[in-house]
Amino acid sequence: MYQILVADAINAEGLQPLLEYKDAVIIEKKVTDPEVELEKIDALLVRSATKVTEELFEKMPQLKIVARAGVGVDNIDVNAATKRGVIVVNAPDGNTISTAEHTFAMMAALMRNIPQAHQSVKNLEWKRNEFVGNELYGKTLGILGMGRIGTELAKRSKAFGMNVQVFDPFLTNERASKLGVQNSSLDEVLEHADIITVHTPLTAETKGLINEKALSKTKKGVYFLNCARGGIIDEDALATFIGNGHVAGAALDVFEVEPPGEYPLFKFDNVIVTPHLGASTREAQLNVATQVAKEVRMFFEDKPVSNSINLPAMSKDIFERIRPFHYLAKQIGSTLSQCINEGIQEISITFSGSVTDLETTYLTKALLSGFFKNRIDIYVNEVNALLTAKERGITVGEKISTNSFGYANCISVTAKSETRQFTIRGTFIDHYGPRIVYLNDFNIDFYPEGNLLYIQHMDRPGVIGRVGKILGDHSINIATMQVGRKQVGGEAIMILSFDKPIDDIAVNKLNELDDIVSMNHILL
Ligand SMILES: NC(=O)C1=CN([C@@H]2O[C@H](COP(=O)(O)OP(=O)(O)OC[C@H]3O[C@@H](n4cnc5c(N)ncnc54)[C@H](O)[C@@H]3O)[C@@H](O)[C@H]2O)C=CC1
Ligand SMILES: O=C(O)CCC(=O)C(=O)O
Repeated sequence: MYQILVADAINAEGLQPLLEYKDAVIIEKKVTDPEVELEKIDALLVRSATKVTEELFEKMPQLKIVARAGVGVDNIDVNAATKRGVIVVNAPDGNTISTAEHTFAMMAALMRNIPQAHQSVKNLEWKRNEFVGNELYGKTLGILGMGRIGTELAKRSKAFGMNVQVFDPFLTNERASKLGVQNSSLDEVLEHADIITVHTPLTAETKGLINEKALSKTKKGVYFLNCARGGIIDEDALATFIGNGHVAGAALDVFEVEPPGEYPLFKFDNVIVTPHLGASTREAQLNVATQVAKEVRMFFEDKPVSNSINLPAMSKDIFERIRPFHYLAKQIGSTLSQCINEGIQEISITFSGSVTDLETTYLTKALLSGFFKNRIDIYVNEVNALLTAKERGITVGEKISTNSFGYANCISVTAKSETRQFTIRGTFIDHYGPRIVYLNDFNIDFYPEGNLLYIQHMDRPGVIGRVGKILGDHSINIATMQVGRKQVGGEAIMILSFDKPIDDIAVNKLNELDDIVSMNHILL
């Protein structure tokens, strides 16, 4: 039974896909609640209040997936998650419209002094001259960050007759002209805009994007909006420029620290604020909750997640095509690691035939996760496989080849240690399944699953019989047996499979046999 912790206020109706999931129990409590057994939690659902830090991951060794019911993942240490193989998903577009509408509402409120006028009337005043505002019509709106929210805001602002000038390093001129906005540099936006709004994520690059230097390039009388993340506009610098009258006003939905407590910007009447309400509509909350609940359920049902921050996105169709090779790659990796007993320095993977049409990097990661499964303690999956290899000094190479060794598809892997190299190849045969077809210079053919024994021996009369007898004497039933050799009387290999694990006494007896060179017990 999966334990799913819903740590922030997430729309209950949206959680329905998880509430209906019979393999999950939902716990709605804060991560700080002493009743929560953090060490047993498999999935964590949050909004922005819960900070998902390295220390929290440390307390949650079972955690497999963190879902952010919203866009910004700046409250989640994604690097720490990746390192631990924890998948991070978000709900990228469920709250776009709500946040764009909120930004627009803030802009209109700011330009027409609505909050101040509202308060004044409620204080039994009637100061019509004090609250004279400005039209939006004909003004230049500068948008920094033309992603989903920036784009929706631009559309609404154009409908109000505004000129829209934008800066986004990833925006092409073609897209800008389709949207009817002017694609500009940051400085051009700063110099020309009457109102500037930020819609970038908070990253090391965007922190302080609007600082003292940027503010000093703006027009006197400019207005600022921040409905993205506190810190993109430097709050101290903004306070200085509002205080000296250069900036005419600001509307803020987000703060560097939330809740902001005693806050220098609150003393200005021309600063209007909301408590991080951009996404707070019934519609957005239902959308984001449903999106993440579905994603978490898909993950536990072993289906592709579509909005992962640290995994490649894959459609259902592509996932179905890649699924058999994904399994094959994992089993190859696991077989490989259990066939070699020394430290590996290099793993080279070659894909050939029909598998090359698929996302081979994903298969490389799956293969590595299989490789590490039996070698190290930490949970390795496609998220942290490459990082884990790097941290352990293993060079990983991937290439495509036209030589598929006569198979319709082939994954060939060579692992190198200081002293030797070991090659293993596998293929997926339609209606037949995954097969290992080459092991350490021997052609062979076995199904990579279950309890296996890989025996290297000399090709001499009676060896196979003696192996069979010892196993029989220990009541161990051989399910399948494959042999491979290069020349008569030379080195040979055997792969035996069993219905249940074989005991150490039998293995030791087998090891004592003449003509047995080495033996590896493989559990797949
Ligand atoms: N106030 C609220 O309740 C909400 C706030 N947000 C915030 O809004 C942000 C944007 O959301 P979306 O539009 O959905 O994200 P998005 O990913 O669609 O758009 C972000 C855009 O910023 C651009 N960008 C990145 N670095 C930049 C830079 N240095 N200068 C200029 N542009 C840059 C990117 O190219 C991208 O086009 C989120 O990261 C989140 O922090 C999102 C939803 C609700
Ligand atoms: O959960 C919320 O309401 C905040 C939304 C937000 O900031 C985001 O989606 O990035």
